[in-house]
Amino acid sequence: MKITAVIPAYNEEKTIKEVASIVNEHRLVDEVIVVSDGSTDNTAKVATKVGVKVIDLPTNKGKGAAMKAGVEESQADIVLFLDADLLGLKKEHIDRLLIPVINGDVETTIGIFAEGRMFTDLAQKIAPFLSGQRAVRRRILDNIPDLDVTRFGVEMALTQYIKVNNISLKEVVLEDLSHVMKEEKRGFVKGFMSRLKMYWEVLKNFSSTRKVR
Ligand SMILES: O=c1ccn([C@@H]2O[C@H](COP(=O)(O)OP(=O)(O)O)[C@@H](O)[C@H]2O)c(=O)[nH]1
Ligand SMILES: O=C(O)[C@@H](COP(=O)(O)O)O[C@H]1O[C@H](CO)[C@@H](O)[C@H](O)[C@H]1O
Repeated sequence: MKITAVIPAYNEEKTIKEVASIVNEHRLVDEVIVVSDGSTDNTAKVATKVGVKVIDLPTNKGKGAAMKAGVEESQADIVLFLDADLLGLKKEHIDRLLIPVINGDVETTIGIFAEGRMFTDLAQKIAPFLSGQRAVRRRILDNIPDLDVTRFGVEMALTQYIKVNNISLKEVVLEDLSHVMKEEKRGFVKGFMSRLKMYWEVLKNFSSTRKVR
């Protein structure tokens, strides 16, 4: 059973080294693919130095398209998705996400931050279904036709698809894990504007009709 980690990354040169290294060293992960989504910083260069596979998209296509590009590149049976801006990722977090799917207890897991930083914990308490940390059986991903056009709606699209098609899901707690918030990356005003844009992309992908093809 092959396991590939796919890490979509848009201008994440500050955090990609640590995230990619920890995943690359994990005993259960066979392959790591970082998809630099049209980054204009050194994300692709830094990831290449870690020794993982890098897809360097020439332009920014959005998170959903970056995830899909990674999935299409791999022959994996199980895909582990992780965001590139995680703070405090540990091997135990990866175990928690992967083991229930490897053991066949469920077809997919989603990881929820807890006991980390107040604002990122709160965001995931309010909207746990938006988390970017997941392990997913490959066949589920192959059945969702429009992941690549969803941009930040990708998590909503996945969540809806899983719900409508009664796919077994386990929420796992990821203690002391957090991520860099938009406002921290871009400053308050720009960060908040991109947050509003993200919520719009999330809402656009709310649909109750994501049936198996
Ligand atoms: O157009 C984009 C936007 C985001 N991301 C990546 O998707 C993940 C989740 O993004 P986040 O919620 O952190 O949003 P951001 O702070 O990048 O706006 C991170 O690894 C981003 O680098 C991406 O690949 N393409
Ligand atoms: O936590 C959230 O409110 C958003 C935005 O996170 P930031 O604090 O702006 O990095 O991030 C989550 O939702 C996004 C859209 O579904 C996902 O792409 C992220 O992976 C997830 O962490």
